[in-house]
Amino acid sequence: MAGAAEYDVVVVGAGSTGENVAGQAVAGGLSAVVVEAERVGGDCSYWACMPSKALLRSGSAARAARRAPGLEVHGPAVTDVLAHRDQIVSHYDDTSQVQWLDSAGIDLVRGHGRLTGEREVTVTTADGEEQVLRARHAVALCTGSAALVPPLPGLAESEPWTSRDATSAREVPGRLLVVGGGVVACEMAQAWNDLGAEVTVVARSELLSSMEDVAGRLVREALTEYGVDVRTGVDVSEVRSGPDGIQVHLGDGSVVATDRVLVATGRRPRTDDLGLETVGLEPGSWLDTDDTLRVLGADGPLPWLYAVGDLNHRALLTHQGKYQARAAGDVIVARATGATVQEQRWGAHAATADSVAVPQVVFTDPEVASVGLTSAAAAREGIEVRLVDYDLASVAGSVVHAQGYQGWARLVVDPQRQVLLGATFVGQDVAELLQSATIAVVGEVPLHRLWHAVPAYPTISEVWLRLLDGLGRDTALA
Ligand SMILES: Cc1cc2nc3c(=O)[nH]c(=O)nc-3n(C[C@H](O)[C@H](O)[C@H](O)COP(=O)(O)OP(=O)(O)OC[C@H]3O[C@@H](n4cnc5c(N)ncnc54)[C@H](O)[C@@H]3O)c2cc1C
Ligand SMILES: NC(=O)c1ccc[n+]([C@@H]2O[C@H](COP(=O)([O-])OP(=O)(O)OC[C@H]3O[C@@H](n4cnc5c(N)ncnc54)[C@H](O)[C@@H]3O)[C@@H](O)[C@H]2O)c1
Repeated sequence: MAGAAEYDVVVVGAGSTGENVAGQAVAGGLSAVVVEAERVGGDCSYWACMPSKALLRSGSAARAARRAPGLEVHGPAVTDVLAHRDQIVSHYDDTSQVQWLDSAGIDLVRGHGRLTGEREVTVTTADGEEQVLRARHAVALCTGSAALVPPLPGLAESEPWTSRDATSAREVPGRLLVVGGGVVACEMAQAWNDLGAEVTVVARSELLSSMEDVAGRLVREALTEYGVDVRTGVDVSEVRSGPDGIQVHLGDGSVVATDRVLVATGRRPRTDDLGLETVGLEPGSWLDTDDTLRVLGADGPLPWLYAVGDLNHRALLTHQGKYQARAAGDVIVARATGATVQEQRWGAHAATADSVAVPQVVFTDPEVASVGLTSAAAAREGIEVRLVDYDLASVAGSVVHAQGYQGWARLVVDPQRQVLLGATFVGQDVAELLQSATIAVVGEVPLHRLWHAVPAYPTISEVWLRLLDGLGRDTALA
């Protein structure tokens, strides 16, 4: 075993989150090392956001082109799309991300890190060597999440794809059965259907059930129109594999034959082999934190241990992990240097948006872009809200944008405070509308002031004017 190395901050996991925690700490004058077991850049770069969006892009662009008159469109061509995906994931080579760490002054130790006590991480390298890293100020756990494979009879024997396989596959399966109805299920059903697979989706509930109901319905209708067999409200009861392929038995008694099953039933934290037991925490659990991302133990926050990104289960999205990373990196510096800690709501060191304004885009066609509270979430929290909906197809900008444009928008309004609590847009190319809604929610922009944010004509964003019209001109009174 090599001698222990000491740093101000030890980060375990160099995904998008871990890189940013380390970067922020070093920018604040501390020394930092990151430990990475696979590739610097993590899931987002190689097996999640980037490859999935690369697989989806050509199909969406082809449909958008077909909705514009006078264009002849072929494809998408599978070989070109897969080559594009490979280029987007840098051919699974993390050299450029390692160069960024170098340029930022962050050390890298490759291997599997585990806590071996307070402020101590022991790394086991690929050749079995052990290296001890000690943190003067903080250890940040940023080990992310992995696909959760439910214990369904026969499922494991069918060698199912998880999201990693679905984003890195080199061949299109003839038939693909997707279990689950969340974001991974919808995006991957769209992508592999576009690439020529015969896709069936089996979902317990309506698609995208954590979003506004209309979003899931519109995505289901579109997927069905493109040829996907979408079965909602039904469970998988058993999977049987044989020489003629895979038979998936459903709770309603039907059987679907397929060549491949994709499991898209959620995530589990990558905390099972992280030495959590050495500091009194439960291996395999999600790590609860306070708003400054310190891990909550039995007696409150551990002063030196942070959990940032997917593994804290606050909001499993790359941009939220990066947002948390900035707060965590900065607060580690503030606590190390005795500077003022701003942990109040919306303070520099509190990840307040995680519970109030999480933006998300589902890159199906139609896209779904949402932020903040849905109507169902507001009801669950006992908040009385006012809803206003608008048919995006009736906006002049949409009519010009695509023939037969279909879409929908909703604002969730707090009638007492006259501010937005949430917004959802569904339709072609609505993703870029989302930041306007995020700013309105985070900024708690009063409705009377929103009337003065005039959307340019004829853009899709004129839906903002229509939604305000729906709320009534009296909301323009200050
Ligand atoms: C198919 C798919 C598509 C997605 N698309 C989007 C999207 O479009 N937009 C979006 O915002 N989010 C998307 N997400 C979610 C997003 O990928 C995650 O929220 C994000 O990658 C989490 O980042 P992280 O840094 O917390 O974890 P990760 O990126 O998983 O990084 C964790 C790192 O820690 C390393 N590690 C783990 N354990 C150890 C250990 N013991 N020692 C050393 N290293 C270790 C891992 O190798 C990994 O590199 C998608 C997810 C999936 C599955
Ligand atoms: N564009 C994006 O922002 C994007 C894309 C992909 C993934 N992600 C993130 O990655 C995370 C994982 O996505 P996901 O789709 O795997 O999870 P999810 O939690 O969004 O959806 C899981 C789905 O699986 C279903 N399910 C759970 N157990 C089941 C079982 N035993 N049998 C059948 N169905 C079951 C649930 O009802 C739900 O529909 C999410 O937090 C998501 O936000 C984001």
